[in-house]
Amino acid sequence: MTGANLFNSGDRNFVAVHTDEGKWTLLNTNCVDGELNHHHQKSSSSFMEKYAKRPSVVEDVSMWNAAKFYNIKNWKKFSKKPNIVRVFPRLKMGGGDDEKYYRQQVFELGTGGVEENDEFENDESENHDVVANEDWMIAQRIAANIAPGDVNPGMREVDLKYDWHANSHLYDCYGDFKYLEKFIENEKKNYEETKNIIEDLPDINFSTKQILVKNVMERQIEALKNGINVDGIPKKVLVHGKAGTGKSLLIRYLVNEATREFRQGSVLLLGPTGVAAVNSGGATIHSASSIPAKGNIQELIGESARKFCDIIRKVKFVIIDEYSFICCSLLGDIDYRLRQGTGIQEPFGNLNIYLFGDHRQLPPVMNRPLYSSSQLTPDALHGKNLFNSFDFLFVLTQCHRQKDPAFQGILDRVSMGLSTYGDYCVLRQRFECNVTFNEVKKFNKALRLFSTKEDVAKHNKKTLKELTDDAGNLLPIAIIPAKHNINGAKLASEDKANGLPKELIMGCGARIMLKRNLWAKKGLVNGTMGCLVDILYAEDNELPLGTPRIIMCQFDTYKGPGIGPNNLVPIGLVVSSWKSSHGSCSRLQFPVVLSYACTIHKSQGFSLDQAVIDIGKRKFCLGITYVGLSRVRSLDGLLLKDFVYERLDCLKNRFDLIDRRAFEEELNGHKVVEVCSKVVKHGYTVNKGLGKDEQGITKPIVLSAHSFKMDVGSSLEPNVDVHQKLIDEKLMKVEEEFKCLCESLCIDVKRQFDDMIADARSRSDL
Ligand SMILES: Nc1ncnc2c1ncn2[C@@H]1O[C@H](COP(=O)(O)OP(=O)(O)OP(=O)(O)O)[C@@H](O)[C@H]1O
Repeated sequence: MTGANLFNSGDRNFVAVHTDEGKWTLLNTNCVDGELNHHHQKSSSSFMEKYAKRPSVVEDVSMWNAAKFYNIKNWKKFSKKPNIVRVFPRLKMGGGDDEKYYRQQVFELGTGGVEENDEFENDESENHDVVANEDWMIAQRIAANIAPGDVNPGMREVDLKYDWHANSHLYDCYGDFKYLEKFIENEKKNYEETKNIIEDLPDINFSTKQILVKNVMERQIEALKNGINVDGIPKKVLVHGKAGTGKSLLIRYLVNEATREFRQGSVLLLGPTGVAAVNSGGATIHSASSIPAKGNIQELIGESARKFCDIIRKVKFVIIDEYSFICCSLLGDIDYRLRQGTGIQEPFGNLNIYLFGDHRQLPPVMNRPLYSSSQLTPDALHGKNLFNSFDFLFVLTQCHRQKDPAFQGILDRVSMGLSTYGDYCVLRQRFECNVTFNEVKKFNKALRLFSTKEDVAKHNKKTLKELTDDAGNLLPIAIIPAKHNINGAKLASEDKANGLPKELIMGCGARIMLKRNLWAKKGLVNGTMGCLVDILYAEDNELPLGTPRIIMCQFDTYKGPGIGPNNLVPIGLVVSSWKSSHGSCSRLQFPVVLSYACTIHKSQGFSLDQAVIDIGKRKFCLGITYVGLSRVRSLDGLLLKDFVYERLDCLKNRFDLIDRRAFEEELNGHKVVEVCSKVVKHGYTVNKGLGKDEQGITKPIVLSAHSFKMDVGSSLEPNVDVHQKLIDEKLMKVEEEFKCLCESLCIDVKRQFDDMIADARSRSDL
């Protein structure tokens, strides 16, 4: 009656009743260790039928009383305690459905209120009136205005009547359930044996800065091939670039270069999250380096140590993407593991290491970013010192994702917390409430980004419930309960079970996101998006509420082998184990979630044509607004949930911005010595950090050409020929100086310099 779970006290029976649009249906009274298991529904009409055909002697007994006091097989009244009757759907108070909750409470209370020990023979005359006027009947009539869609997904008529076995035969020719369950594992093994694949990448006109980074790697490759250790060739390279400057793409090219020269496995490509890893084609730091997600790193021993050392023996480059997500202690852990793998007690085992990222994007969850200067634990301090020892820094500045300079400007200012009211006014034009209905409709299939997991879950569930086929018919939804080894395991939260929920609500045709790294090299990682095509149940499965054996999925970016013309990936249950006061617990569930929406955190690294974004009412974490807005390529691809200007403006008041600003100052020109003076009025500068500060401590060397703008549009010299001569002279002077600089840094940048000159000339032609 209070909405609390009821447990069987041992000497009572449960009778579960589902209230669907005012109709009552009896659910199976199957109990699992005392708790009613409403997933196992049997012939839903049996109670109704039996009640409808009840003998005349119990004709005036209400359905509630029938469920509570009678054995409906023989219509004998229970002599001892009555049944406990539970009503489905159960509604939770405060869940936004309070009106329905109170209706249901009245409903339960009213019907349950007839508690007197009424022998039907005695109550016949009175009960007639009582029943006719009971609260619950009135409430039931009022409740009739609740739309059918309000019935919980998985319990609707369309779900209960759907033939869930209908499509199973489509997969018969591909093998049995066991084969399908092992499909990815087996394909992975085959691939490991035949691997040496260079990714087929498109021809790209790399920006000048991207070429600078490529050049460093080329020099490193040359040195490695010749077995020489050249002074001046950097070992630890930090590549910083705001969102969309092509870091991930560049990484893929670097991996190709190294793989071509050496062999598969010569690059250890890591990302702090699954999405970051797959974006650049790597694995997560934790899985690839055997670093525990929680607790201290331990030395690898036995078989796992041997395997890891075998992998590291082939590695020549370590590339880590999305460094903003990495905390100080994690960088320390990576160093520890690489030293162990190589057996060399030098930073990162003396391997060439690259950190790619953008410190203005999201920081590590519940941890300090690498630029943090707050009090650090000794482990974190060790990581921080390693970060400071990165002696080469490249700053990518040309944004390739957003081409519109006005939108780029807005994003830049959002990232720095310097948004103007003008920026807000531009963004406001993209508020859902300020665009036409037709414009909103264009975003029907767009991914929704929210700042909180709760909003994501709510949106996903709502969208799934409304899912229809092309003819507009509602698509069926299945509730998939997890399997547990012991009852105590059922009590564990999703977090405890490593992201596996107790209950998964899924439908055929639903958009999904993978929650496990199944095959990183082929793009099956935590965060990969796709579509659930079929749910395959065993013949003896109770439908549609039991646990299926396989789900057939189609993933957007999967590049490996699959099943059938749509290259489907069969996915079986995965296990998560943990220890609790109940003992060793485990949960088996499918590693997918609905993905009509995802959190902004999960979206870091995405390049999207369209997105509907709710940046949330408050900025609970640095970088969240910037990461959200910068996922799309243009303003037209953005639809926003409305927010007030103060929401953009609040960034500058954040205390954690102080550390970030200090770090940026260092990036932007700390101890930088200008070796080339300006060319023409708004000309070209090349900056080089000399590498040591006054105390003789090595600091990042900054090599940049960011102000390469041959702004000759506003010509100083009216005579075109003289003007051109002036430019040529100055460019020659710059070229000389630039060459000196490159020589001193041992970088052959002649080619890109020529490109830059050509670029400048073409602009001057304009
Ligand atoms: N030199 C280039 N020329 C044209 N397009 C490019 C170039 N470099 C990258 N791109 C494209 O720009 C888009 C953004 O690139 P990418 O995802 O690599 O950026 P990123 O710096 O990793 O962004 P984020 O920090 O948001 O993850 C991609 O569509 C990519 O293919």
